[in-house]
Parts: sequence; structure tokens; C-alpha cells
Amino acid sequence: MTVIGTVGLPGSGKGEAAEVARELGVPVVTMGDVIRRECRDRGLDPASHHGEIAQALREEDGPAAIAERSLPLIEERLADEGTDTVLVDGLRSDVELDAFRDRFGDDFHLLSIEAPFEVRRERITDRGRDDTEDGESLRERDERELGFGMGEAMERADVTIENTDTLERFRRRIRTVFDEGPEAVR
Ligand SMILES: Nc1ncnc2c1ncn2[C@@H]1O[C@H](COP(=O)(O)OP(=O)(O)OP(=O)(O)O)[C@@H](O)[C@H]1O
Repeated sequence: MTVIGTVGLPGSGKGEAAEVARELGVPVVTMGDVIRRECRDRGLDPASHHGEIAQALREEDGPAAIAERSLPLIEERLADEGTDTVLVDGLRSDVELDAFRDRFGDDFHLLSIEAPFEVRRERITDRGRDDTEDGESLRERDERELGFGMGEAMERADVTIENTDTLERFRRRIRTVFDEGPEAVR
């Protein structure tokens, strides 16, 4: 059993990594989905309340609330026949990392995906999706994510992948993670 988590600031390439996983048949559990579902349960539009609900969940149930809600989703996927690897898209903090380590021990591997601010800003603009979420600038989103403890999680990652080269090279490195294991790209 292998659970691979990704951590990275907005626009770093987590979505692309998840796409590579799906192409390889590796199931993906997206922590953002936990939040979107919670928005809908509360009758709110995820597009405009995502950040607010992420914060509310942490205030109500503690800083590991979203990680804990994603644990059963991961375990369901691991129970699927023929599946022994799952990707968890988008950890936000060291507290979440602790929650996954407590549950999966050494079977959990954290991948930090990193790219400089200007590179991420350009990619997000090119992506066509609005630069902002809830009207926030990229700088503000970075600050909010780092405020959750994302920097600490990135520092504790098992493997760091710099996503500053071409998309094809990045995708190839991510494929190597799944084909040969996280140690192979160290
Ligand atoms: N190496 C690369 N070269 C060019 N474009 C890239 C590269 N890596 C990612 N991109 C593009 O940059 C954009 C941002 O990447 P992606 O959506 O994977 O980031 P993310 O970490 O999931 O961001 P968010 O947290 O905001 O969802 C996407 O359009 C993606 O295709």
C-alpha cells in the first residue's frame, strides 16, 4: 500500500500531478472535494465560499478536520480491487501531514511541488481560470495557505519536485514516482 500526498502553493502543478495519476489508473482523492461537498451541505456555492468553509471546518473541528474527513475516502479507494496506490491531492499543513502519518505510517509519502511566484502567476493566468478565488489575489492565497502551515509541510516533504521546466518533463517525473516509487525522483 502506498499513499502519496502532494503539497504546493497555488499554480505549482498539483492538478497536473493528479491528472498524471488518473491517466495511470491511480485513484485521486482531492481534499478540495471534501470542502466543496461541505459547501453544498451548507447550501453555499463552492465557487464563492471555498476559502471561508475551509477555515470554518478547521475552526469547528480542529486544524486536521479536512484531512480527517478525507481518510475514509482514501481507505475506500485502497479497498478497491487491484488498487494499492492512492494520490491525495493538496495537503495544506503540517497538522494534516501528521494526520496522514498517524494513519498510514511509512506508507505515506509527501511530495512537495514547487515553483517561484512569477512562474505560478503566469501559469494561472494562462490556465484561463481566474487568478483569484473569492476575489483574493495570488499573493493573498499564498499567505492564507502558508498561514495554515503549508511551509512547514513542504519542509517535511519526503521528495521535492521543482516544476520550473516544461510540462512534459514535469509529467514524466510524476510518472516516475508512480512507476518506480517516490524514492526514484529524490
Ligand atoms: N511545467 C509546466 N509548464 C507549463 N505549464 C504548466 C507546468 N506545470 C503546470 N502548468 C500549468 O499551470 C497551471 C497550474 O497548474 P495546476 O493547475 O496543476 O496547479 P495547482 O497546483 O493544481 O494549482 P491550484 O492549487 O491553484 O489548483 C495549469 O494550467 C497547468 O497546466
